Amino acid sequence: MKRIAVLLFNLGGPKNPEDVQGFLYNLFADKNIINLPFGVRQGVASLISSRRAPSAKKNYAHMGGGSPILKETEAQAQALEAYIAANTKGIEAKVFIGMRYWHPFIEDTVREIDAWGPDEIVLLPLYPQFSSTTTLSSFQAFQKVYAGKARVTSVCCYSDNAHFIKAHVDAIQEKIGTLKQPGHYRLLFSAHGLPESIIARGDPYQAQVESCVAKIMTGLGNPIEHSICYQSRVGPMKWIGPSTDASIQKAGADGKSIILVPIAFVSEHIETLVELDIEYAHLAAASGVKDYIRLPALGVNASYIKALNDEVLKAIGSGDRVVGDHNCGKCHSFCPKRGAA
Ligand SMILES: C=CC1=C(C)c2cc3[nH]c(cc4nc(cc5[nH]c(cc1n2)c(C)c5CCC(=O)O)C(CCC(=O)O)=C4C)c(C)c3C=C
Ligand SMILES: [Fe+2]
Ligand SMILES: [Fe+2]
Repeated sequence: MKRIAVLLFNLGGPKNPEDVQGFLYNLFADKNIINLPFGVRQGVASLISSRRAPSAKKNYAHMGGGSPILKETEAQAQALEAYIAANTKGIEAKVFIGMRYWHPFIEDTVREIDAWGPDEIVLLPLYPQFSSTTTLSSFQAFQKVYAGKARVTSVCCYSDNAHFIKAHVDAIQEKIGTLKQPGHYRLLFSAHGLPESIIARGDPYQAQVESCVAKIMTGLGNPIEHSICYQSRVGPMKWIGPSTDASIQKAGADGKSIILVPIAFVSEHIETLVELDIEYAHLAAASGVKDYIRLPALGVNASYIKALNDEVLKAIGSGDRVVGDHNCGKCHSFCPKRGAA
């Protein structure tokens, strides 16, 4: 039996209030997040993380002081491992978790994978849309420490994967089916934002967000109006828009209720449970939005787990260094498919 290690990448989050500042430091010290020279970047990261920690701790306090992201990711890892075991003959797959900014760190998991001794490793980000700030950053953290001999294949992105699209179409359809007056609602697809400068450098994230929303709307048959917006802005730079807060206010002004769909997050954490469920729920009420419905992140949704399984199988069978459901290799400077065989 071929032994396949699947390494799920995610951001990670603090376990308790004492971890918050260290977690923020790791995030802001990443050159993919703040593009400053070594040394200067670490100084800036110290400053920002110490200034941001008190307000961030207050937000994490809404979730008991820490992030649920590891538990959520563990559930996804178990679901994927069970799905592969039940549906694929001839391979023994073990699913590992590597977080970018908090425990279990990618660097530590690489040692565990080495000890397990796989024939092949599949790097699978829990980010359907590729961004240099998330997926590329995780690939680089892996490459920095991996010195083993197993073949490594990276899944670049899978926002166009048919099972991923179906997961969203089904969840939205089910919700719309419960509404008395669906025409009174607007679908808001909310994704984590990025500074405009990162998109200008060639990051395909926004294009992939837009492309998968178009596919979801086609799958739904365009039953109600929709728009795309970007949340979680940090710092003074100009970020891509429209912002989720402005889009909520606009829906209120237009007399529309809201079905909010997290389109770039696949688990529950501070950005969904606090920003969307507390801050934006208040904003919606204050903006005259009659009904504000937030759909859950996909989590262990059966179609989403199928999408992950699909990507693993494509990776194993491909013989490619990078696999992904898109053609951005030719047009986006960050795409790891560039120069790939
Ligand atoms: C699509 C996923 C994500 C992208 C793209 C992304 C970019 C990005 N994030 C920050 C700054 C912060 N992000 C924070 C939390 C956070 N971010 C993501 C995902 C993406 N980030 C997740 C899943 C989480 C939750 C982590 C958890 O606790 O479970 C935070 C911490 C929270 C806060 O203080 O607001 C920061 C800071 C930047 C600057 C950025 C792109 C440049
Ligand atoms: Fe973030
Ligand atoms: Fe790509």
